[in-house]
Amino acid sequence: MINWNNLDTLNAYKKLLSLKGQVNLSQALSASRVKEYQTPMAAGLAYNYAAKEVNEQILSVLAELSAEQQLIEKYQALLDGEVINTGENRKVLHQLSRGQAGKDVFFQGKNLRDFYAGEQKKIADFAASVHSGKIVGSKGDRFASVVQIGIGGSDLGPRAMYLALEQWAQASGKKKMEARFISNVDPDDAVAVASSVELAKTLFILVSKSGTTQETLANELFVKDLLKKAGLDPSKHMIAVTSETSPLANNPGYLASFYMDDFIGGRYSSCSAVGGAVLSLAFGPETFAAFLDGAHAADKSALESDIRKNPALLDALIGVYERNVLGYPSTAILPYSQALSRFPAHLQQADMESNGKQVNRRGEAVRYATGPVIFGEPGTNGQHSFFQLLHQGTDIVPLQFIGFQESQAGADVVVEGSTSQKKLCANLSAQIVAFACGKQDTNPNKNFPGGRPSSLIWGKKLTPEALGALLAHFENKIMFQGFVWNLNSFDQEGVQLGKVLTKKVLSGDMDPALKAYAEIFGL
Ligand SMILES: O=P(O)(O)OC[C@H]1O[C@](O)(CO)[C@@H](O)[C@@H]1O
Repeated sequence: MINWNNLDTLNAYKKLLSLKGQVNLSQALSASRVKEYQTPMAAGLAYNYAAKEVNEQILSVLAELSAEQQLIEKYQALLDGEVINTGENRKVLHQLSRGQAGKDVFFQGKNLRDFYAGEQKKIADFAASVHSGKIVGSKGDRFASVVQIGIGGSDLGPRAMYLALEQWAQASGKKKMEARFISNVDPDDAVAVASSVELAKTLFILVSKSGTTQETLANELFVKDLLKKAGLDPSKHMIAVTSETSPLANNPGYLASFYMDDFIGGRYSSCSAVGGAVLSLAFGPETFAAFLDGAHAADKSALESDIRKNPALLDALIGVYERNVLGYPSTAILPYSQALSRFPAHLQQADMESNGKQVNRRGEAVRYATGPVIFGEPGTNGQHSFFQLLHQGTDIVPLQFIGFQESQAGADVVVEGSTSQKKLCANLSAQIVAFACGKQDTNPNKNFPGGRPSSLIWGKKLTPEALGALLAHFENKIMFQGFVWNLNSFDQEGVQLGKVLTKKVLSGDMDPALKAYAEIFGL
């Protein structure tokens, strides 16, 4: 039987609090620790936690915490189709969109694994017809570009995944179509993207699970208007990805429609039709399938109950120790990989929309900190931007570095005896040690206190499988942390109030303060 308990009721948590400050990172970090504190991940990646403020005792209490809070049992229940999203009375099935890691899951007599796989197959067939020129634009042009219209989870994950594989696909001859994304309701976004493509050769993918998102519906009409003005038939240039219950479903005004359902949250939808359509069109269905394989392998590894062999669980538990025992308020995601330039933005939504909560699954206020603020940028760019605060600021910000031995494109140049890829990796290695160990200086302005923890996820090269594994790692980490904090990580009520007030502004039904702000913009 599963018990849903608050973190502060757990014996292991009380023990953990007594272990605060046991590790002096600058003294603890050693070559042997770098080798020992590492666990393999799916798709050839590895999670290294040598530069985290943990030791054997802390790790063993974190294992107790995992067992006492039944983290693996809860994950298994989620996989088996239990209603984990209690706020919306929904199952949580994004893992099922990339393989069967639990039991068969049925809803209203439908086997949902078959449903997700069926949509993937429909997308693969559609993509093949677009690539072969069987399906063409309304003036007979072959499609060369694809533009996704969507926001939040219908944009961030797919966009981050597309950018992550673009160079890899180019270098390996897998790039089939150029992709662009329109998300913001700021009309300049749609104008800029539309003017960067040849409309007659462009296929638009309208993505909205709910089919009601204001920004996306506005952008749909914006684009349809541009298509009509260019003498093109919008119904031959737009496909839809939505849920079967949305107002967009079964609309003959789209060239084709593909479906996901309410059991896949927007921020967890990259492996469903939401990511599948654009990635299959851009890089071919086999690339998307390889990405799903990597994610599925990571889902399976997250079932391991030994925390030292389960990277997502270990990462989650160390994060809880940092947040709830050491009191660190934020976490930076620092990929030393240009391909992952939008990955931190995706994780901002994935993590903060999931665990930015102040009440538990039963709606009761919790008396401990929950999700940290997430932000990040690729290295080395971040080094020349906000790293000053990370090294010498008054807050300690745990860091999640990500790096690869090889670049995706392979092209490189030797300058002053080293390639650019070597310089990139040298910077990454240097930063980990600089943060952990610091450097004493008699001039306080030049003193580096050290003691700033980081983890490193690394691999040979960012391939589709590795990307899938990386994505699933973070999704599963977020899920485990939500379980630890006894949250419902799968709803997002906190986004609603702003939507309601926006409607009031647009309908003219405003309180005085709201009216005063609206008047600034002449509304
Ligand atoms: O796919 P939809 O339904 O348009 O939703 C887009 C995004 O809006 C949100 O509901 C937040 O407003 C996100 O959770 C979601 O990813």
